[in-house]
Amino acid sequence: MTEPLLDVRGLDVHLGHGAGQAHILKGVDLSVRPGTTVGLVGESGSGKSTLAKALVGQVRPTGGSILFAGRETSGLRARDLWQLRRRIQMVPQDPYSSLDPRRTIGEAIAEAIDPRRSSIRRHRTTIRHWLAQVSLDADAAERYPHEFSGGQRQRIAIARALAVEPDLVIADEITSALDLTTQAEILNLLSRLRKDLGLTMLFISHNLAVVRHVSDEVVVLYHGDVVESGPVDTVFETPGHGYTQKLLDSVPGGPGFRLEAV
Ligand SMILES: Nc1ncnc2c1ncn2[C@@H]1O[C@H](COP(=O)(O)OP(=O)(O)OP(=O)(O)O)[C@@H](O)[C@H]1O
Repeated sequence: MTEPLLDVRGLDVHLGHGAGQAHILKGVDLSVRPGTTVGLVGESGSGKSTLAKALVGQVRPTGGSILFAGRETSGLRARDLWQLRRRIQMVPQDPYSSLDPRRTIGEAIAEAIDPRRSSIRRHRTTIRHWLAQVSLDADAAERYPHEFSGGQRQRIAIARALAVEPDLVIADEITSALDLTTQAEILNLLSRLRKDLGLTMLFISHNLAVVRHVSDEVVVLYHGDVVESGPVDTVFETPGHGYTQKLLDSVPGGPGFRLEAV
């Protein structure tokens, strides 16, 4: 079997200080093989975003290891950390706040491609390429975020992350602010990009139906513990943990609900 691109073992994270300190991630194991998508699912507060932040070096683990491309990432020096952050691109939850309102879409993508030489002229072809990949016209590059709908902005955020050509994409609740039809559009787009580009992705969501749509495997997080993991169809059809069943029961439209039907 192929070596994982990301291999998290026994990861512990504590947050807060003194008496207010809380054990947020409790020995989390998770791995993502190249070209596959792992869905990370759990209710609000289960620790999903904390895990994402630990992966990109924004939160310091208190135990365990994070191997990325075979290399331990904890204790990296600033320069190596900067490089790691480029190789792992996060698509954020909120398309409204993740784009600078004063910058055109072209400027935002150019800056992601090369923060030191972020001229649109230099990167015009690349910007067009990535806009086309997310089904946006080339003239989107000259426009500002407020001119786009929520779904279009999330496409732009995806284009901006992919333009860096990362090894791993972390999508953190990227459809939760969108209506059902737009969610389905974004998920279909991700499915196509996974196929066409062979993306490797950690797809975080509290919604199991959404996770099923794009993931090969799923990891279920409950109060900072992994309670279940495995191929997505197995976990859906024969959930081994009561909490997974509860998440399935809480899917809007019932456990058999599929977004394709929208
Ligand atoms: N700085 C902090 N100090 C103490 N506790 C924190 C801190 N930041 C987050 N937490 C707690 O950590 C837990 C996990 O939060 P996290 O945001 O990772 O969960 P989540 O599963 O991503 O939830 P959501 O989907 O609501 O973002 C929560 O109980 C939260 O209150």
